[in-house]
Amino acid sequence: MSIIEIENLTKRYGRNIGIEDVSFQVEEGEIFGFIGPNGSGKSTTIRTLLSIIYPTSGKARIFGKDSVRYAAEIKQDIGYLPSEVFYYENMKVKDLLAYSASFYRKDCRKRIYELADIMQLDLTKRINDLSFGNRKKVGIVQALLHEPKLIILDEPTSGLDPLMQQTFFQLLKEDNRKGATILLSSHILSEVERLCDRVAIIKEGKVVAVEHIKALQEKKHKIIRLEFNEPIDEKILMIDGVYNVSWDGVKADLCYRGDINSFIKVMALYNLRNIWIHEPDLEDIFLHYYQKGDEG
Ligand SMILES: Nc1ncnc2c1ncn2[C@@H]1O[C@H](COP(=O)(O)OP(=O)(O)OP(=O)(O)O)[C@@H](O)[C@H]1O
Repeated sequence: MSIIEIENLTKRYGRNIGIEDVSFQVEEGEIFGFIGPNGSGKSTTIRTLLSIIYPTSGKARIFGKDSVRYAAEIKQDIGYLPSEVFYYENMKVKDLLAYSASFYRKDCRKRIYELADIMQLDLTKRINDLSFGNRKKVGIVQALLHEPKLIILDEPTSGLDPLMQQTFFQLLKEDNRKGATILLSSHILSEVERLCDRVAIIKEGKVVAVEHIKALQEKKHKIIRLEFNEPIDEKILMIDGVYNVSWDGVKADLCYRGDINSFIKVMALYNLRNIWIHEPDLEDIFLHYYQKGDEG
């Protein structure tokens, strides 16, 4: 069953296009990534989906219900973390969370303490004494405290240190294992790769691809630099999947798409001084796979 169905959603801000004709579905139990560079329309899509802003055209359904008409009812079962969080500065964290919990028809106290413990959040502090990262944690606890069926997170990891990001991802995996569906936006591909089953890729307001992470990884090329201890014949680089070679006898820069083991096995036959392997970043993937003139 689709938990989220987005159909031809368009949002214009006056003359500016926020998003255009965005369509994708998120199935029950999925961790779905929504990825694209800054300003590509991730927040606009999410905010339109949640009826925080209204679409210019198109529609969305959540839990099979129209997202505008049934907005209030649907929100009982959604946890949402906005990309930027604003709070009443003078409030204590625990009072703020109790206030958030009061909107839901269930007792959330136990879960608030559990989440604060996992995220190492001090509930007794005042909001204005918290760092940016700790404010983000408040937003995370706020989003998860009612154990929602659908969790929507807009750039959730900005401000969290790497260890805390890991803790947070574990927490999300656990909630997902218990049945929650998750939609998570990010501009960092590696982050989405670690967590998600499928991704929608958005660029300049349009969804350019919806892919299983595995398929995306198979399409991804690596950027490789080789340095040999002695001059080598360029022919050794005639390997399936190698392209864009630049070669000076002892050094080569190239792109490789395929199983890295096959490549390394060939290179191990030669006297290598060094090898550097880079993962392309998101922009690079767009350039290589989603533009005309793509080589494969
Ligand atoms: N309130 C607004 N008024 C006018 N234009 C807006 C408004 N909000 C967003 N936009 C424009 O819509 C486009 C999409 O912005 P959006 O914030 O949805 O992107 P994003 O992918 O979430 O980016 P980021 O990661 O930087 O938050 C951008 O061109 C942005 O300038």
